Amino acid sequence: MKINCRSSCHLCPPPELLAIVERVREAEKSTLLPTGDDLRGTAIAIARLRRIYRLAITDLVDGRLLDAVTSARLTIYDCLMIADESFKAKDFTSAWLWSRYAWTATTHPEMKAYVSRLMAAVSKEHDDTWNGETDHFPARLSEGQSQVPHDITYDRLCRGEHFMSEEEGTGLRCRVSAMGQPHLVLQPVKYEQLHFDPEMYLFYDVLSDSEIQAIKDSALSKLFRSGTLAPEVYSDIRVSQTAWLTNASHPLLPGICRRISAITGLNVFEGPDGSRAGEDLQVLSYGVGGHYIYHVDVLFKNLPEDQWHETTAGAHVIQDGDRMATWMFYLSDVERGGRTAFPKAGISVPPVKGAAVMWFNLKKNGDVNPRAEHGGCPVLLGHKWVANKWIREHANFLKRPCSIQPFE
Ligand SMILES: O=C(O)CCC(=O)C(=O)O
Ligand SMILES: [Fe+2]
Repeated sequence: MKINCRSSCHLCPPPELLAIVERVREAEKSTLLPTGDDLRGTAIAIARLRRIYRLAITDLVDGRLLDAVTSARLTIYDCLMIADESFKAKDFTSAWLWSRYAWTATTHPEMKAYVSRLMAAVSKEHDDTWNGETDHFPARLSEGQSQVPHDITYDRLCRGEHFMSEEEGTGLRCRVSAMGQPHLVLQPVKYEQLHFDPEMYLFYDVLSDSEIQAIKDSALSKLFRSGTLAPEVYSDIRVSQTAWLTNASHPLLPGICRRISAITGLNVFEGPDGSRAGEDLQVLSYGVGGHYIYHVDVLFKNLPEDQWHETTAGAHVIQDGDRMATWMFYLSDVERGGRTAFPKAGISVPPVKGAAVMWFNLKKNGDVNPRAEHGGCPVLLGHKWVANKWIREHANFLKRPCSIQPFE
């Protein structure tokens, strides 16, 4: 039997409602409205913020972020969505904590029954896959339901803890120096060496506010969602926006490059593919929850040599050599969060507007230094801007010669 709903059913939506639905559908076609994927990403990002910064769910629900109070609020449905998305992402610890919160926060019998079922499913999956590793609770949930989740070095570094031994810190110094460069004599550079392995420095006041504004203004219209690899792959491991600026994008950029060269003693100028010393400036913008999980900034040397040609970035990438060093400007302060953390070196660097951190990704013998692994911790409050200048290997082989120690 066929029913003509329009003409016979008194439950049919009135035309005004259909018109609204149509308008929402139209609006959805443009990218202005958040998509289901955005919502899912937000839920995962909130779970990550809680885990890394050890926030109490009750504080998050009331908009308290460490010592900052915001007007943001989470409803019980939001908490359930975070639990559900964490469950789907196999983050059983988060799924358990958020669903347990939802269970205690609701008095509604049907809701309580629903959350109980979710908690039972989460607990079972957690215990079935339990192997004592850090993405699980320290024991099975059947052995105790009020456990304190594992805490990993990376998360602790993001919270500002440091893990360098006394020996590793010995000999690290702050300096004010013209770096042997005549044009830095009138404005010497203030810098501190942060680590010997990897060799790492923090340079203060290397960009003025007007230069920072010029870089951000040039980047704004070019920003797109950051990916990893080429062709770009989007995922939760990197949440930010990227813009690439050539030296021709703004009249101030060549001078900024000359400054990096003078300070580092390295060649950082862009050149034609196959003989480039420095890549275009990569500007990154992170909103709340934005982050980049730890990685080493190399393009192909993390692969065995017989697979180098498989790098999707093209043959000229290998001709230029890998990313010997990273120079990263901080274009903003960040109210809470957003440190750059080096889990193997045991150090993290807070963003300081106008400063730049620089480290070597390769050892002097050309091998990747795994201790250069680093990540951008999630932004908890504020907005983080950075700009990377990657310095390539081959144009600099005489500037940073091999050591006589084969392991260096
Ligand atoms: O944002 C940061 O602190 C780190 C960014 C980073 O590691 C990168 O862009 O490769
Ligand atoms: Fe990086």
